Amino acid sequence: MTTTELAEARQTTTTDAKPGPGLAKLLRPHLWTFAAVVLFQIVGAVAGLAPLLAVVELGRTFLSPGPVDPGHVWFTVTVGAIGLFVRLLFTAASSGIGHLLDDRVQLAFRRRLAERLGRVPIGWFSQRRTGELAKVVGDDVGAMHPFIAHSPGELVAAFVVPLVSLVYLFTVDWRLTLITLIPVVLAIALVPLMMTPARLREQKDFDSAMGRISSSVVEFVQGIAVVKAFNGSGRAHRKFVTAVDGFVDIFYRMVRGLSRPAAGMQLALSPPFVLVVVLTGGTALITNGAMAAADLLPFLLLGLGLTAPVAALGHGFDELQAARRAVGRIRDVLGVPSLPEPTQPVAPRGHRVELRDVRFGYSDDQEVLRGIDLVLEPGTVTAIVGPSGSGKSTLVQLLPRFFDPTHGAVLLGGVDLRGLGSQRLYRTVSFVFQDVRLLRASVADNIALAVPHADRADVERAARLANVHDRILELPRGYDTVIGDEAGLSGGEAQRIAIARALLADTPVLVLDEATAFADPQTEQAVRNTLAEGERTMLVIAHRLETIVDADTVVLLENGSIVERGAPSELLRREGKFAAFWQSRSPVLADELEDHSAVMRGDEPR
Ligand SMILES: Nc1ncnc2c1ncn2[C@@H]1O[C@H](COP(=O)(O)OP(=O)(O)OP(=O)(O)O)[C@@H](O)[C@H]1O
Repeated sequence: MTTTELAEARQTTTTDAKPGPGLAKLLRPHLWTFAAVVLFQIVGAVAGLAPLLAVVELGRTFLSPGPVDPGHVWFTVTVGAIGLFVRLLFTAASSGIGHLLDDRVQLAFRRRLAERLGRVPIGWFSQRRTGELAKVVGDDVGAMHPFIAHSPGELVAAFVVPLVSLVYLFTVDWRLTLITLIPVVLAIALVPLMMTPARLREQKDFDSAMGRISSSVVEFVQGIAVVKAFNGSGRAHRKFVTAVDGFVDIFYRMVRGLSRPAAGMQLALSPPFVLVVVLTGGTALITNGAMAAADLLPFLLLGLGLTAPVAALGHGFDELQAARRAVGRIRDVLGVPSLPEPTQPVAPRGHRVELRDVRFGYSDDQEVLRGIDLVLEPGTVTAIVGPSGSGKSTLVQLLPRFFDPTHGAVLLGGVDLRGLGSQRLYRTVSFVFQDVRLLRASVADNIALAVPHADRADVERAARLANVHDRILELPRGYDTVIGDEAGLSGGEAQRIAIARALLADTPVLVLDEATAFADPQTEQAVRNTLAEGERTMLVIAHRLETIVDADTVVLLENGSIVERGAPSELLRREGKFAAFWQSRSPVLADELEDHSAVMRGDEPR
């Protein structure tokens, strides 16, 4: 591929590195349904006031001096009954639609997350804890439930009902209405005292103290085996105790600071205080002849409800905050840049793999691969060796496109992997890495992951080659056993399943990490023989003598650069860096290798 073609291939790709969409955008397709939920709640809440107002009206009618008008009484009763019916109907409808909407929104969120997670670089997952992602897709999306299904109802009820009551009370007596509002005003006046810089600082300290406790618990649980084995439980436990002690101090400080305004608020909003205020004001007005005694009744019945919005604000605020934090985390995941997919995939010509001046770093400030040029010819085995941390795993992970290089390109059959399309890529390249992941599915499905329509005979053949067939037959339901549910497998067995998977996929390019892939000598030999067949291009992180000797090319990686490359025997003869590296790693193996190479060259054995 020429440089122009490469540039074109890049231009045809669709990148998406924008931050995730906001809550409003995510909810936009459901806006009308959400509006219906709120509207039905408003109608229900207002209608729900009718029975209450009817009782008040009846009280005023019966307590007023003079004859009672039966027509007015029947009208009031009918309006109250209709109001009750409408309230039941509309709140039920609102709640039903709200829950359906909640299901739809959660499904839409999870689909978007799944779609995004399907497009982020595979390597991104290895940098994250599985629990963290499970929390976003499960708990955080679930945190939408109260926000969508309950908050509209609760907030509408908390605000609309007092508002309508207030209007009604104003029509009865505006002076007593203002007096009835005194507790609400007092409570609201105390709110700023709970939001002073000192209080906000304490809230922040509280959050971090909670975080410290969680991480000390997680650390302790995750490392429990090591801690116990090395008798360090005292030290690990001490960390937890220190975190808890710190939390207790901060919590006391926070509670002390909040207690006065909070208690003041509770007192102001408490029914006895509201009743005292209404009764005192009402009595004064009645004794002065400014108000009829019967008019006190609506204030006693409805006055208590006026404090509801302030109390609801407290509860709703917590839920809203939780939903906001959850949406923030969901947005972060939706905002992860996806792997660019070509709009028009280009077909590779052959299976020659080429790395051209490849540079890569997990972060901007540290380069792990520094200008790798490497060609893997079809039908050859290339062994990568090098000290720990030299970048071997990073290099091989670029072939199945776990990450894209930050500079340069990886080409397959002359096509930049970015222009190839993931479907084609995974049909061409398979891999067995250290981190073997099996799905919670049957053994057969796990092996046939890349070839879903493979018949059982093929699956079994791959399992036999990977030396795991007999072990599978020992499982409760053989090849149909669900891994994780019905049986657990050892690390070595899981690796052999992964090898069977790669053998069945039978891709022309195979990348593997030998340290774990060749779990035992029999598997090693079987796999080695099978892989040697055909025109397969192989890239192996090599740890063993046999692999290095059998490889067509050995590449020595040091600090992210190739420092030596060539046929193994030639490299040893050169007595350069590779020979020194191998000598330092294992003098015995180096001698063996020397003998082996001598035999290959036809020299006399030593
Ligand atoms: N997911 C990651 N995030 C950040 N840094 C990483 C990640 N994986 C590896 N590194 C860093 O990149 C460098 C190269 O690591 P890599 O695993 O590729 O080396 P390696 O030669 O395969 O080592 P080993 O033989 O010990 O497996 C190291 O400094 C390592 O700390």
